[in-house]
Amino acid sequence: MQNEVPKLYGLVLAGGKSTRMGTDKGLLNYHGKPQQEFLYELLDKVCDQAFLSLREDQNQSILNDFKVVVDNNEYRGPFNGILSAHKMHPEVAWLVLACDLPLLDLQSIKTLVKSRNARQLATSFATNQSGLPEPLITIWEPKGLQKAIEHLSSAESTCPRKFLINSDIKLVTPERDELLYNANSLEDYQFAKSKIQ
Ligand SMILES: Nc1nc2c(ncn2[C@@H]2O[C@H](COP(=O)(O)OP(=O)(O)OP(=O)(O)O)[C@@H](O)[C@H]2O)c(=O)[nH]1
Repeated sequence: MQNEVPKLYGLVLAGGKSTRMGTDKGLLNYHGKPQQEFLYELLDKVCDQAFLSLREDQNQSILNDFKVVVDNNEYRGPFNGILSAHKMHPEVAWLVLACDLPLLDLQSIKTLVKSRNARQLATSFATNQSGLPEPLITIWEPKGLQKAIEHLSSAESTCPRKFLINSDIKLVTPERDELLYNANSLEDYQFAKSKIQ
C-alpha cells in the first residue's frame, strides 16, 4: 500500500578498520559483552529485525549467533555497509548505529524511533552542541537511501553526513549530548569506560 510506513530493521555497522583505536572497535567491552553485540541486542528490542554489518573477511565465527549483512563493496566507508543492507531489503527503513557508541542506551534509541517521520528521508540524532545530523545514529527511510545512491553516482564525497545536511530530514536532540559519544581512540575508550558504572 502506498501510504504504509515501511518496516524498521536495525543495523550495527561493524565493518570499519578501527585504525585510530588499533583494535576492532566492535569487539570492545563496555557493558560485559562486545559493543557490537550490546547494540545489536538493543536494536533487536525496538526493530522488526536486527543485523550486524561486516566485511567479508571478518568475524566469521559469530555468523551463527547473529543475522549478518556482508558488505558487497559497491561503495566505501559506512555507505558500504548501509547500502549493502538496503540492497538486501530495499523496502524497509534501517535504523543504523555505528559500533563505537559506548554511551548510547535503549531509552535514546526508543526516543529516535518515537520521533521518526517516515515522510522525510531520514530521522537523525543531532547533538545540541553541533546541531549536525549523526548519520550513524539515524533512521534511513527507503527513499532516503535511494536518494543517497543517486547522490553517490555523481558526488565527489561519500560522506553520509554531507548527504544528510543537504536533505529533507528530521533532527532529534538527545537528552544529553554525551549519549551520542563516539569512541575512536584508546583515550576515548578510557573516557567512556570512566562514565560507565
Ligand atoms: N560494514 C561496514 N562498516 C563500516 C565500513 N567503514 C566504516 N564502517 C563502520 O562505520 C562506523 C564509523 O567508522 P569510522 O570510525 O569512520 O571508521 P573506522 O574504519 O571504523 O575507524 P578508523 O579506521 O579509525 O577511521 C564504524 O561503526 C565502522 O565499523 C565499511 O566499509 N563497512
